[in-house]
Amino acid sequence: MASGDKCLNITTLEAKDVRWPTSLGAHGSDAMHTDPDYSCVYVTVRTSEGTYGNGLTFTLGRGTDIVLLAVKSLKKFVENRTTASIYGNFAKFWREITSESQLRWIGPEKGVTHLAVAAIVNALWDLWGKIRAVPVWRLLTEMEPEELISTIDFRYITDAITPQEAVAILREGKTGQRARIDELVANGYPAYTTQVGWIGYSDDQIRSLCRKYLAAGFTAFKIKVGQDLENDRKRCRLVREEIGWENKLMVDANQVWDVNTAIDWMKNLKDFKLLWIEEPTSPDDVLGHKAIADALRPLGIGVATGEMCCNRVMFKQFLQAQALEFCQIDSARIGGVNEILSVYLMAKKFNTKVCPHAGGVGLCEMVQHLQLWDFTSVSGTMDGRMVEFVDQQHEQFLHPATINKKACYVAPVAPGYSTELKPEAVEQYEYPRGTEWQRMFEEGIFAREV
Ligand SMILES: C[C@H](O)[C@@H](O)[C@@H](O)[C@H](O)C(=O)O
Ligand SMILES: [Mg+2]
Repeated sequence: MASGDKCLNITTLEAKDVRWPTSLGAHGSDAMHTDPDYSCVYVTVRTSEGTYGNGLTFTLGRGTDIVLLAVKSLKKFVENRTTASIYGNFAKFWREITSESQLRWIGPEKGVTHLAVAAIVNALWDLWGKIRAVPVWRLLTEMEPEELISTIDFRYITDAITPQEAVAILREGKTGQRARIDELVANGYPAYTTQVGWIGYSDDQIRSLCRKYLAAGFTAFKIKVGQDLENDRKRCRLVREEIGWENKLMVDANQVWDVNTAIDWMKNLKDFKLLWIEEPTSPDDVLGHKAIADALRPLGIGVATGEMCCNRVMFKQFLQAQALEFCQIDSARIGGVNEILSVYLMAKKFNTKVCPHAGGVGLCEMVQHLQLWDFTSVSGTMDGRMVEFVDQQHEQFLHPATINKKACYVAPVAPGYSTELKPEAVEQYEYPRGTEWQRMFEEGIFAREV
C-alpha cells in the first residue's frame, strides 16, 4: 500500500441475498439456464471511519443462499482488521482467504467458496478505490507495476508467467498510457449486446430488440443457441435479416454439447458468418475446447469461453493450449479482481484477446473497470475486443454502467468499483423479506419457500 493511503479500521462485513424476478420475462435465459432469476450476494465492508466498500458475486435464485453462507464463514478474515494490513500485502491476504484449512476442502479455489471470495474481494477493491478517491480502473492504471503485482498470488502460474514478466508487461504498458486514458475518456470502450437473443424470447421480440439496439448504435450482437438446431438456424437467419452482414454476430451454447456435437452443430450454422461460439461444452474441458477450436478455425468461427472458468489455473491451461480465441473473464468469478488481473497478464503473454463476460447483475458495472485497465496498461489495444453489455438491473445501482451513442461503455468517474446498490433496491429485492418479494408471494407470482 502506498504510504499516502489513509488506514481505516474495518469493523463489520454484512452480506445480503438480493434477487430479481427475471425468469418471469425469460431475461437472461439460455439453453442450460432456462429460468434464471438474476441475483447476487451483496457484501458491505464497513469501517469505523465511515467509508465503506460494496462488492458482489452473481448468482441465480436458489444458489444465492448457499453462497451467502460461505461469505458468512469467511467474514472473520476481514472483520476487526485494518485496511493497511490487507492492502499492504493483498496477495498474502488473498492466499489466506482462499486457503482456510477447513473451507478449502470444499473448493479449493472453485465453486461456492470461490464465489464467496469474489464477493468479498470485490468489496475490498471498491473500498480501496474510495480511499484513493478514484474509480477502480484508474486505481489500477495509476499503480506502479510492482504495487499492482503485489496484489496477485502467483502460486500455480509461475510456469506460465513470473512476477518479473508481469512487471515487464506493465512497465511496457506505461508507454503511451496518457494518450490511451484520454482516448477512453473521450470515446469509451466498445460494447456488444446479448439483450437481443435470450433463448426464451419470441421471434418478434428478437426482431424488435435488434432494431432497438441497432438504433442505439450497437454493431455486435450475441444470441443463445443449443436447444434445437432448426430453431437456431431460423433465429440466426432472422437476426441476420435485421442486422445485415456487416455487423458482428456471435452465438452462445452455455455448455450444452459434447465436443463432437458442438463441431457438427456449428458446421450447420456456418453460413451465418459467426464470429464466435461461446461455451460450446463443459467449461472444464480444455482439450475438448481445443478440438472444437481446431475444427472450427477453417470456418472462421472462434471459440470463446471463461464465464464459468473456475480459477487462474484453468485459464492458464486454456491459454497454453490455445484452446480459446476469446478469453471471457467474469468479474464475479474466480477470486475477484486480484486473480482476474493475473488472467489478463497471462492473456497478454499468450497473445489472446480478452472479451469479458457481463451477462448478469452488476457484471457490466464491475468488468468495465478491468477492461479499461487492460487498454490503458496491459494489451494497450481495443483491436478485436469488446465488452458484453446486457440491459439488466442497471437502474438498481447508484453509479450504473452507461453506454454512449456509439455503443461504447462510458469510462466511470465515481470512486470505487461501481458496485453500490441503491438503498431502495435492497429494500425491494432482498430475498425473501424485500417488499417486492413479499408482494409477489402474496399475489402468488412466486411460491414462498418453506
Ligand atoms: C444465465 C445467464 O444469463 C447467462 O446466459 C449469461 O451469463 C450468458 O452466458 C452470457 O454470456 O451473457
Ligand atoms: Mg455466455
